[in-house]
Amino acid sequence: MPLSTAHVVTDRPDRYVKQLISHLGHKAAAEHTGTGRGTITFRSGTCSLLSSPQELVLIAAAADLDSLTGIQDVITRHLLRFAAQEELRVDWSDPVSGDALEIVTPAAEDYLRAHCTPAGQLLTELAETTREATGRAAGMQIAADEGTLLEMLVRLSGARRAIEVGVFTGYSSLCIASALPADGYLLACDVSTEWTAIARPYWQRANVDDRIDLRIGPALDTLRALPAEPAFDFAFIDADKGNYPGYYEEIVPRLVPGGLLVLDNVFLGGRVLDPAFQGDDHQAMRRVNDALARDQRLDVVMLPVRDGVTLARRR
Ligand SMILES: C[S@@+](CC[C@H](N)C(=O)[O-])C[C@H]1O[C@@H](n2cnc3c(N)ncnc32)[C@H](O)[C@@H]1O
Repeated sequence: MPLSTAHVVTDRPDRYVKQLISHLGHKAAAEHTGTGRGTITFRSGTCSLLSSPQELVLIAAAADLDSLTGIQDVITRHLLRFAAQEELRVDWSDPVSGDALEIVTPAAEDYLRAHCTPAGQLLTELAETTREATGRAAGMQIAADEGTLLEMLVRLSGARRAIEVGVFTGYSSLCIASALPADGYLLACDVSTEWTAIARPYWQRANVDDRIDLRIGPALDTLRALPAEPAFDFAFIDADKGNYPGYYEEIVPRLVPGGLLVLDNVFLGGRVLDPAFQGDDHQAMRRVNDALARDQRLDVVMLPVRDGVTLARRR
């Protein structure tokens, strides 16, 4: 499905969001999805509206190029009509399909990666072992720069007690556990004994084995069995995408004030933006992304790191 965006420079983005929703709501399904945000759903596609300082961001998506042009025209015409007191420029980007969206241009991404602290010897060895032992599945492992980010976040947050959902061969567990203090605790959840068996010797060699409580079984069951009160400072979700909403619901109440929740793959390779992708995973990720952005218990920022990383801090 083709997508296109426009950044319209204006001092009144909120006002235009309200006007577009109220006016086009007579012809299409239009709703506010949060302060200064909304979505208009036409028969042939959607347009998301987002007010940010000094600009109105429009994201249009439609079934085909003709329909996309139609949506762009409707939105542009109405905006120009509402903007009697200022001269707006509405320049739409070239259409791109969701799964072809680069979160960062490749050259910039290479530069960013080349300027991060590299992974240490043990993590590099674990990544190599994972490739040899698991083949294509090794692509599930977080990359070195994301591992460095996790370590930094754990250290910055001063976390002592952490949860991880999605261990695989233990790379991210090793990053998190190494950054915890000596008496720290990481509850690590996964369903696979085979993959997590690769992790254990590496945890031992890093002397963090005694901090990691590996629970084999569906993570939702493990989380639901925990006491309901806030007792964790840090959580990382990187497992089956369809259960992200459930993981988020179980984890947030268990975070202490100031506790940090980190979610991986929130961009799903760009497919979250593209209504053509309606699989269970796509719908679940959109639900959790929308819920996080509205959640009054949290301060949230979505980062263009790898496949999208969201940080959510409990207020
Ligand atoms: C993307 S991998 C995790 C990668 C890991 N964070 C790393 O850095 O190597 C996803 C993991 O989630 C696990 N998983 C899938 N469904 C699960 C479930 N319902 N409960 C717990 N773990 C699950 C898989 O076994 C797999 O190891």
